[in-house]
Amino acid sequence: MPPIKVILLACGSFNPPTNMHLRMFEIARDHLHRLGNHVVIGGLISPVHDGYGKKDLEGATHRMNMVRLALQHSEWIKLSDWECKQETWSRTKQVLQYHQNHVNALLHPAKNNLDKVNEDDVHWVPDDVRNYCGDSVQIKLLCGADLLESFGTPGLWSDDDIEAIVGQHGLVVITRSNTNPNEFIYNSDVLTKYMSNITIVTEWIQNEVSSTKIRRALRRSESVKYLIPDRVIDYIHKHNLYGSKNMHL
Ligand SMILES: Nc1ncnc2c1ncn2[C@@H]1O[C@H](COP(=O)(O)OP(=O)(O)OP(=O)(O)O)[C@@H](O)[C@H]1O
Ligand SMILES: NC(=O)c1ccc[n+]([C@@H]2O[C@H](COP(=O)(O)O)[C@@H](O)[C@H]2O)c1
Ligand SMILES: [Zn+2]
Repeated sequence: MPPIKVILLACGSFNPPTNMHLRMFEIARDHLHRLGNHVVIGGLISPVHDGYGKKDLEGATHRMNMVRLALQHSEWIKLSDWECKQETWSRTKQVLQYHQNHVNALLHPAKNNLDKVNEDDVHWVPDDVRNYCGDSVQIKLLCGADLLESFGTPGLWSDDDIEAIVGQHGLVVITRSNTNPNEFIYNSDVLTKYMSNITIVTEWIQNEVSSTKIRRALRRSESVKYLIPDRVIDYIHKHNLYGSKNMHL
């Protein structure tokens, strides 16, 4: 069987983006390539809409700018600004579907019922996606195990959405300390049903950096160097984000 072509899409706040957000993509790609049944042709970061309303969520423009800076040295991961540009918050299933539909439309222009794809809307598409014309490319959700485990938070995700995300797209889950994704899957009927669509990737070089800890350090004027990209630190400083006025670089 030829390998499945995959685009990894990570959803989240990226408030601010950390080195670990970028590492997730590298770890996932290495793992999928080693398994031999997938080829990763691109990666996407989709920052959440301001309407998500999470505590201390910086505005979307700043978060997108920081992601762009963080990705300056990546040859294969891109920012998707679609989610931030919508009127309101979009459920993750909708985010995955939007990207999948547009990739499908580019790969199979004739049989697709989308109106002609507007090039301005698809600058997130990997550069070489058109090389796969006529083929299929799967958008998969890339996440940390804490996001997977949030599927169990009452009222946060609908059962239908979970089934569509896992059944129609698939998950690549990076382990995180204090999580047990295998046990979480075992405890869920729907996740067990679609287990073949879930790849768990063990992060052996653990790094518990999180945006919350970065914001805390910035608030306290502590250094965050080597935890997030230098260009993102400069940006935060320049725009006085996260109460970082006296931060030393
Ligand atoms: N250290 C990490 N290990 C594994 N996955 C991570 C890590 N940090 C972030 N992620 C994953 O990155 C994605 C985006 O997460 P998010 O923007 O919430 O980052 P975060 O560092 O968890 O921020 P916050 O502390 O604000 O929740 C999620 O899927 C999350 O699980
Ligand atoms: N029902 C849903 O689709 C649903 C529910 C909760 C969070 N999410 C997404 O998960 C991500 C969570 O990000 P945080 O971990 O930063 O809160 C966001 O991208 C958010 O949109 C989706
Ligand atoms: Zn988080």
